[in-house]
Amino acid sequence: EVFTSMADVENLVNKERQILDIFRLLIKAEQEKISAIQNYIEEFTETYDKQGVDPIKVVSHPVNAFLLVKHLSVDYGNLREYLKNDFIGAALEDIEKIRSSTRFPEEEDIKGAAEGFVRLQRTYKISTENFSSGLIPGIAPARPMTSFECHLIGHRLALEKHHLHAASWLEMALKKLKEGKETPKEQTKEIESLDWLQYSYHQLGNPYAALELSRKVKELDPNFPTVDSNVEFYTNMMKDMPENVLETVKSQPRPPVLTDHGGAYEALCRGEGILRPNVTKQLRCYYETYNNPVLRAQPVKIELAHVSPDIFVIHDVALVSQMERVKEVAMKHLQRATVVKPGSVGTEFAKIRISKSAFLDEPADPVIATVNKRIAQVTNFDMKHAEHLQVANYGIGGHYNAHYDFFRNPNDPNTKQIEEHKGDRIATLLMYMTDVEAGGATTFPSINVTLFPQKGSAAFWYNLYRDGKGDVRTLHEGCPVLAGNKWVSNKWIREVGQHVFRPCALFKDSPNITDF
Ligand SMILES: O=C(O)CCC(=O)C(=O)O
Ligand SMILES: [Fe+2]
Repeated sequence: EVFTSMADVENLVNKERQILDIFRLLIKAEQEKISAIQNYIEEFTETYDKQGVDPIKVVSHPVNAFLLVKHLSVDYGNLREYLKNDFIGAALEDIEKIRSSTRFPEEEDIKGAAEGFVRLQRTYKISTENFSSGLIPGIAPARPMTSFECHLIGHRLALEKHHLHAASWLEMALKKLKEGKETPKEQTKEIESLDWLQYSYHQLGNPYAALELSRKVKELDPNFPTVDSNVEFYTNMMKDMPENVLETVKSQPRPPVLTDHGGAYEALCRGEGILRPNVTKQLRCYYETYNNPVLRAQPVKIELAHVSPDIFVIHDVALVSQMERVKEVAMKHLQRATVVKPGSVGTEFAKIRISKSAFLDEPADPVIATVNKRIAQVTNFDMKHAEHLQVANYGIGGHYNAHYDFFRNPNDPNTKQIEEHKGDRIATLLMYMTDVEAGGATTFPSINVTLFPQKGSAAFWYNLYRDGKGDVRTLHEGCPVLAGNKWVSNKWIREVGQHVFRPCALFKDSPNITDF
């Protein structure tokens, strides 16, 4: 869960800093202990181990005799008491205090990271070779991952049944091990990588590779659990295969080729969508005042990113200082994001939305009212019946699967939301509160639109047709964050009270779609 938001990651970095400080102090304290022992030794040797002098003679001097007594009684006594200080125990206790004040990453978080890696590799076409070398196009390189770190990812992916990527990462662990550039501490137990790898290849329908790897396992440790039965199993499996099938199996490449770069949705995240010419020719930028005298001096800058449905990008919605304040306030309220449960009432945690979010009402901080007012100004909608501002923060790999913002699905019990609130969500304003270093676009898969976050700008669109039906063309997705930190604010505007600004049509303008 640590990966769910960048705010958590930043917090962890600070905690880790505190832990390092404790360790630095510990090293200093332990070094002082060592020096005290050294002093004790030196004091004796300096007095009694003088070159060429008989120690018995030395002690025959009354002062030296006194010094010997003092050394063994007072000095040793002091040293003993000092050495009894358990600096290590105290340091570990302090560290545990820090750990218990925050949720620290656990095994489960390795899973989150591993699954995030797969998502990023698929969406942004990154090979395991490049990924594990810390090389991601367009951003500063990270330190290369070690064999052990690749093993951790591969092992986790095998457990989660992502066998193609698991095999790719485990092969990388073995390759790095073979290159032999690593310290023993960084090395995996080769046998573990081999054994998980044979399992993944088996799951991928490649008993040939599985057999080869199992034989290596047996070579390293003839008593390795289940290795004998595995060798037998794969041998028999291949015996039963028709010649041509066996040939295809044998010719499968190792490491496996990660050809799965997803489909059209992933391509859109990479910005590869192409708008139809009849759409592009209608796109434009313009200044808008809505005949509002306040805006005459400084009209709203609007970019039309798509027509029918219209997708607008509104620039300069909020000031940097306002956005920073909103994030600061939100930070205290962030919760792992939930989504509306399909087919039942209520919300649930779901993989499809990996971020943390919070609804902020106006009493939370004066900045919220300011931002709400500004949103009313730039959209010309009444905010009286809008939902509270929802602020969300995505971590690395964080994303939000394709969805609609409206509820009006006749089959969905959550339609109840419509009555409780003031109608359905007529429009969405999605404000970007950070520039995202790489990835993290908002895409509209039905209409081939990709919007890359621009700090202070907002996407704006109508979710409903004029006759009130949900517009399925507004399907949209938050692409995985590849690098950086993504903060957004959602303002969902409800139907009630908007008659003046976007009157209902007396005609039916939605197509006949009931199934979505
Ligand atoms: O983060 C994004 O780009 C999309 C977010 C979104 O669609 C939502 O929160 O409803
Ligand atoms: Fe949305």
